[in-house]
Amino acid sequence: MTDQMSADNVGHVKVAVLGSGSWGTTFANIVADAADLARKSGEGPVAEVVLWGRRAAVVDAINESSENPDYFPGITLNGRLHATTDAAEALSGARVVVLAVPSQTLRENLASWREHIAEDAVVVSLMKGVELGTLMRMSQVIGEVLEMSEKRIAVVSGPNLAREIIERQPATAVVACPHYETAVLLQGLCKSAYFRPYTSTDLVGVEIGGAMKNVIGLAVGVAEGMGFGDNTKASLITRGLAETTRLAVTLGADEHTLSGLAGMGDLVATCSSPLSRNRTFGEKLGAGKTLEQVVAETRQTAEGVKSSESILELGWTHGVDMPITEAVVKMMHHDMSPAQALLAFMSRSTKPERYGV
Ligand SMILES: NC(=O)C1=CN([C@@H]2O[C@H](COP(=O)(O)OP(=O)(O)OC[C@H]3O[C@@H](n4cnc5c(N)ncnc54)[C@H](O)[C@@H]3O)[C@@H](O)[C@H]2O)C=CC1
Ligand SMILES: O=C(CO)COP(=O)(O)O
Repeated sequence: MTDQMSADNVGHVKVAVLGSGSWGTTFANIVADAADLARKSGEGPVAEVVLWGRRAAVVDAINESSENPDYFPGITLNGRLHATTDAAEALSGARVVVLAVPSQTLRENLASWREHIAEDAVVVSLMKGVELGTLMRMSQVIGEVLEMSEKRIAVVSGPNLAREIIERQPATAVVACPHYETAVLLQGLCKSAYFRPYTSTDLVGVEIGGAMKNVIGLAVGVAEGMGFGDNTKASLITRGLAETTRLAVTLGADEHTLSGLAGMGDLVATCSSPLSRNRTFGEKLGAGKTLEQVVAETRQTAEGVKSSESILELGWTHGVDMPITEAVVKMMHHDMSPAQALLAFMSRSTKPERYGV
C-alpha cells in the first residue's frame, strides 16, 4: 500500500461521503456529477460515490427517487449516487473518505468508523469548526483519532452555500492537502461543469478561514438584525478578515490563503447571504429573539455558535487579539445583549489599522 494516492494508482475510485446533511449530500452530488464528466471525456479518475446517512427514510429516498427530501425537496440528485445507513458498507474499499458531520461530533463518529477506514485511504474534511476542549482543527482531530499522517488528510473549503451548489450554480473552492499530488487527485475527483476546485497545501489557512467566517457571519447577522447598514457590515467583514488572518498566520498559515477563496471568498458569501445558517442565527438574535428561541428554531448546524468559544480560546492561547470573536462569544455564551456587545466593542482603545501580524 502506498502512503498517498498517486496519479498512476488511481483510475476508478470509491468515494465514501459520511454525513447526508446539506453539505454532505451536495458534495456527494458534485463528485457523482464530476464522475459523469470524467466518464464522458475519458479524462481524470472516475468515482463511484456512496453516501452514508443516519436516517433510513432519507437513504431510501436517495436510492429510490434520487432526492434528499429532508434538505433539498424537489431537487434531482445524480442517479448514480448510492446511499446507505451502514457505515461499514459505505467505507468498504473506499480510497477517499469524505467527512461532513458537525465538528463537535466528529471525534465520536470517527471512533466508531475507524475500524472500517482503509489504512491507505485519503480522508477529506468538509467541516468548518474547531473542537471544544482540545482546540483542534478538524484535520488534527482526524489525524489523532485515525493515527494518520497529515499527508493523507485534506480539506475542501470555500464560498460553498450548499443550496446554490445543489442547484448546480457555478462555484469555486480550495482543496488543501500538505501532499500536493493528493490535492491534485482530489481536485480531479470534484471538478465538474459547475464546480471549479483550486489546490493548496495550506491546511491551517484553509481550515481557520472556514471556521472563522462562521463567527464573523454571526456578528454580521447580528448587525443586520439590529437594522444596521452596509458600512457596519463592511467594517465587520474587513476587520473580521484581519482577525482571521492574525490567528491563521500565528498558527503557521500563509497570509495569502486568507485573501483567497477559503478566506475572503467564504467570508463574503456567508456574510452576504440569507442562505447562511450562521448569518441567519445572528440576525434573529440581533432582531431581539432570545438565544433559547434562536437555538430552538435552528434545525441545521450553525458551527460558529459553538466554535466561537474554542476559537477565542485558541486565540488567547497564542496571544492573538480577537475582538469580534470575543463579542460573539459574549452574546452566544455569556448572556450579553447585542446592544451591550456593540458598546463594549466600539469603546475599545483605538489602534493602527495594521496591528500585530
Ligand atoms: N451547508 C453548507 O452550505 C456548508 C456546510 N459546511 C460545513 O459542513 C459541515 C456539515 O454541515 P451541514 O451538512 O451543512 O450540516 P447539516 O446540519 O445540514 O447536516 C449535518 C448532518 O450530520 C448529521 N449528524 C448530526 N449529528 C450527528 C451525529 N452525532 N453523528 C453523526 N451524524 C450526525 C445530521 O443528521 C446531518 O445529516 C459543517 O461543519 C459545516 O460548517 C461547509 C460548506 C458548506
Ligand atoms: O460554509 C458555508 C458556505 O461556504 C455555509 O455557511 P453556513 O454554515 O453559515 O450556512
